[in-house]
Amino acid sequence: MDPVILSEKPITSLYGTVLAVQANYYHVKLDTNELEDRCLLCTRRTRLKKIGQKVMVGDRVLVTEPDFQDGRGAISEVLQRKTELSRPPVANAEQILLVFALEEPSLDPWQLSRFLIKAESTALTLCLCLNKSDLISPQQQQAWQNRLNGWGYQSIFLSVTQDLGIEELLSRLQNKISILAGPSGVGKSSLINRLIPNIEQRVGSVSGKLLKGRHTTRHVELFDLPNSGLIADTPGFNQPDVDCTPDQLAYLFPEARQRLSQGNCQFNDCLHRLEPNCVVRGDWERYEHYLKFLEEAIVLQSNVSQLPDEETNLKLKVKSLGQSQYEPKLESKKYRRPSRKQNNQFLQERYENQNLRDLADTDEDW
Ligand SMILES: Nc1nc2c(ncn2[C@@H]2O[C@H](COP(=O)(O)OP(=O)(O)OP(=O)(O)O)[C@@H](O)[C@H]2O)c(=O)[nH]1
Ligand SMILES: [Zn+2]
Repeated sequence: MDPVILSEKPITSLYGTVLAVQANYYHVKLDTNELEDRCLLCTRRTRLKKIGQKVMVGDRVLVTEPDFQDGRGAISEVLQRKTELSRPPVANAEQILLVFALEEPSLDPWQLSRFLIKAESTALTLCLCLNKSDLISPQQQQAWQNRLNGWGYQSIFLSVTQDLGIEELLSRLQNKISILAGPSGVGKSSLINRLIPNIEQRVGSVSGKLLKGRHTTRHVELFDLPNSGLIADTPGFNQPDVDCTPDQLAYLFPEARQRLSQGNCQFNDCLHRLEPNCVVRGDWERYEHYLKFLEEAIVLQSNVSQLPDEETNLKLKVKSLGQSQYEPKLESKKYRRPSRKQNNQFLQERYENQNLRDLADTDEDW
């Protein structure tokens, strides 16, 4: 194949980012700005298959023998991943874009807390957006802002319909891979449509070659933002599981982390309930959320530990109060009770076990 000449230099290989994967094909967006059609449909080199090197959405890859006429290429190398989520399966994501609505549906602090602790458990940066600010008064907005600051979160107030806060959000999304998450009806699709001009056409153009369209398939796909960011749109969901161990839970609350950074509880295995000389228990708004989620984490752990060995590939999924069911357990490592030392390393270790499973619909593959 003749190399393509661009800027007088023949191109034999290029770096790019995998936007979508289906079967044995990879849709790769090339780094260069000089090419009009910057996406190539690529296969994976046999050498990579032989060494078992998988290619994920979000991977940085080297594409050899680009054929711009046919829009094809071959991936010959996968660069080291900075992060790796299993559900949704995305490499190199840096940020979770968590979207809630202030009204319609009205903001439920418990549900928000649940999403927040799930997002915290991934160790990715969190960008919290509160949409439909047009439906509340400036005073109500200020009250929410103060309340969430007390939880340890700065939030961006948006109104997709009134075009408020979009520029601020775009600057937070620049040059990063972000994962969009949030409950149903909060305006995620409206936001994506606002952020990415002509998205339906783009989805259509990708679909023809590779995919069936983002709402009908179970794949994860990265969308190109106008400012060099990429965003993965996850399907809506209801209630994420609390699937950390009881010891780890406090580290998923900024308020508790702050207290633990300033002092120590008397007991190494303090769960911050009624233990004497506990530095976490106290007068902070979400302490009651902590206690409730702790109960869930304890139920989960005790149910899993009561199972005979051959059954421990199941996990208990708490549906609602008093209701539960077992499901295949995917990451047994999570259910070992960590030592105090391990516990202290927890924040760091979150990177190794990132999991956004519950940000997806329960009937999704991932
Ligand atoms: N008032 C107001 N309504 C909005 C705003 N953004 C979105 N909506 C409306 O909220 C409704 C839900 O918006 P969607 O974009 O479908 O929400 P979604 O989060 O994608 O919902 P799912 O597809 O169920 O996950 C629609 O009727 C939108 O028009 C906003 O900023 N203000
Ligand atoms: Zn304590």
